[in-house]
This record gives sequence, C-alpha cells and structure tokens, in this order.
Amino acid sequence: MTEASDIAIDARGLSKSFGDLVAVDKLDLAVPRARIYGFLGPNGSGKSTTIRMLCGLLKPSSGSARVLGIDLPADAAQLKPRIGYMTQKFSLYGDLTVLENLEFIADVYAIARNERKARINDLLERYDLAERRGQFAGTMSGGQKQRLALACAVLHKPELLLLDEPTSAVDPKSRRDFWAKLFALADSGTTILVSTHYMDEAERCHRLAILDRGVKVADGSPAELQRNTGMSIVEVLADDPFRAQELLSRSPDIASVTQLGVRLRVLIPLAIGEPLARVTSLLEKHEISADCQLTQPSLEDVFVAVTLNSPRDGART
Ligand SMILES: Nc1ncnc2c1ncn2[C@@H]1O[C@H](COP(=O)(O)OP(=O)(O)OP(=O)(O)O)[C@@H](O)[C@H]1O
Repeated sequence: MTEASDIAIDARGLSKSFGDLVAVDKLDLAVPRARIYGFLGPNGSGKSTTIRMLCGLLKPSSGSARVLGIDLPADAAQLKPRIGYMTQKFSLYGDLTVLENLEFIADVYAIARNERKARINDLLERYDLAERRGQFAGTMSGGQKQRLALACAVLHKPELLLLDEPTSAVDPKSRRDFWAKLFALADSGTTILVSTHYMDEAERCHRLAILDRGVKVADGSPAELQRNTGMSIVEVLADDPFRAQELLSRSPDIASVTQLGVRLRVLIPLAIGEPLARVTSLLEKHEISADCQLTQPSLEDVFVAVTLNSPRDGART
C-alpha cells in the first residue's frame, strides 16, 4: 500500500473546458514519487492541458490537485520553484549561447553565485554540452537543444519534472540517450511525468495513464496493462493481408484488426472462445492462406483495446 507522502501528484476530478470543448474530463491521477509516469495519448487527447494544469500554469474548470503537497490551483505560486517544466518547443533563447542560457535560468531561480558555477559545469559535462558552451543555442541540432533544455529544466534541482512530448523533435538515438538521463534522474529521487505518443517510450515508464479525448481510459504499469487487455491476440501472416483484414474486420466476434507491416494483429474479446480456431477457420473458408498464432498483448494492443469504444470526431463536447 502506498502512503500519501509517497504520492507526488494526487489529482481528483481535474477537468478543463475551452468553450464547449471538454479537453480534460474528470481526471483522477496518483503519481508516485521518484518514478517515471507516462501520459500516452494521440494528438488532442488532453496531455498538454493536463500538464499545464499540474504546473499551475492553467486553472482547472473544476476539480483539484495536490502536487508535492501543495494545493492547486489555490497555491500555484509556491509550486513553481519546486518543479521543472519542458515542452517540445524547448523554450531556449536561440541568440544566447549554451552557457548564457544556463546562466539566465540560474538568475531566474536565484541560484546562489557560489553554487551556480559548479552546478552549471556539472550539467554541461553530464549532458555532453561542455564543448559547446560558447555555441548559440539557435545553431544546435534537435538532440543538442533537447539536452540543453533538460539541463535548464533541472538546473534548480526540481523535485518534480513535467515533460511535454520532449522527444518529438529528435532522432531515435537522442531519444534513447534522453531516456537514460530520465532514469538517472528518477534514481536520484526526481519524480517525472512525461507525455508521449510513442509506444516504445510508454513501455519504459514505471506507470502510465492512457488518455483518449480528455478521458483516462487505462492506468497501471505497462505489464499490468498488457495482462489486463481483456483480449486474446491472434497474429496473422497472410498471403493477401488486405483481403484477410477486410474479411476479419467484418466478423462480429472480432474487436479490431490492425496491420503492422506484413502481419495483422487481431483482437478478440476473452469472452469469445477458441480465438485461434475461429480466425483460422474463417480464413480457410475464404481460401486465404495464412499462418496464425496466439501471441501476448503489446502496449499497442492495449491502446487499441482501451480506445475501441471512444466516441469519434465531433462527439467530444
Ligand atoms: N487554449 C486553448 N483554447 C482552445 N482549445 C484548446 C486550448 N488548448 C488546447 N485546446 C484543445 O484542447 C484539446 C486537447 O489539447 P492538448 O494540447 O491538451 O492535447 P495533447 O494530447 O497535448 O495533444 P498534442 O499531442 O497534439 O500536443 C485539443 O482539442 C485542443 O485543440
């Protein structure tokens, strides 16, 4: 059982509307300390809006949150010195050098003169920026800007780091390196809330919530979510995947068919017996040659399963 003090973010019924649009809908959230908690969701699912509310930048329409023991929205100003916030836009000053960007942030957080030099040098080394201290931030690559943005976000040693799609502008190697840095931060006690729409990133989180159109549709560790999809998964390698997909999608027993490369992932509710035999016999009956096998749910399958019944376009308000 988790003690309340082990919870960095405790949100209850957090909601935000913009006019008629409900961007975040009665969100309950419990984010444990010193862990990486992911927000997975497609564009427009409410990830940024939630993060901005949890930073105290945006006032909820209803509901409340306790973040690091501070009540939001009432005491948002007290929270600012204790959190770091980084968005996909990186918010760097392109016409300042790497060092000047860090010094500017040190001024903003009033970091004592006698500490700041050592702290900045440590971060320059740790984030592979030492050689670039004199380079203008605007001339750096996406991966280098990301490292500098992270260094700026952690300069004042925040207890909580809120990262809004921090890897969307960088290549896979930079993403991997970035995640290694996040694990190092979590190991040293920092709580991290990170939004993403990449499944591989979601898989690395200790826990995650899946958001769909402003609603939390799943919450748990990646392994828990995978265990509890409520679906059998049949993988189909068919000679004619297009025809196979068309045929299988029409079956009332099949919840979803997704093509991944040359393979199809077929989701069948657990209540429907003999899923493998069902798929195989359907394909055989229509003379579609295929290898079929039962397989374990992936996080992508979880995502498909939990968003199956979500309202489609125009039905959010
Ligand atoms: N200031 C605003 N005014 C009006 N609508 C807004 C505002 N901010 C966000 N929205 C709307 O709220 C919904 C949720 O947006 P949000 O940016 O939180 O989603 P997201 O999951 O972060 O998406 P993305 O991955 O594209 O950043 C969207 O439909 C968006 O258009």
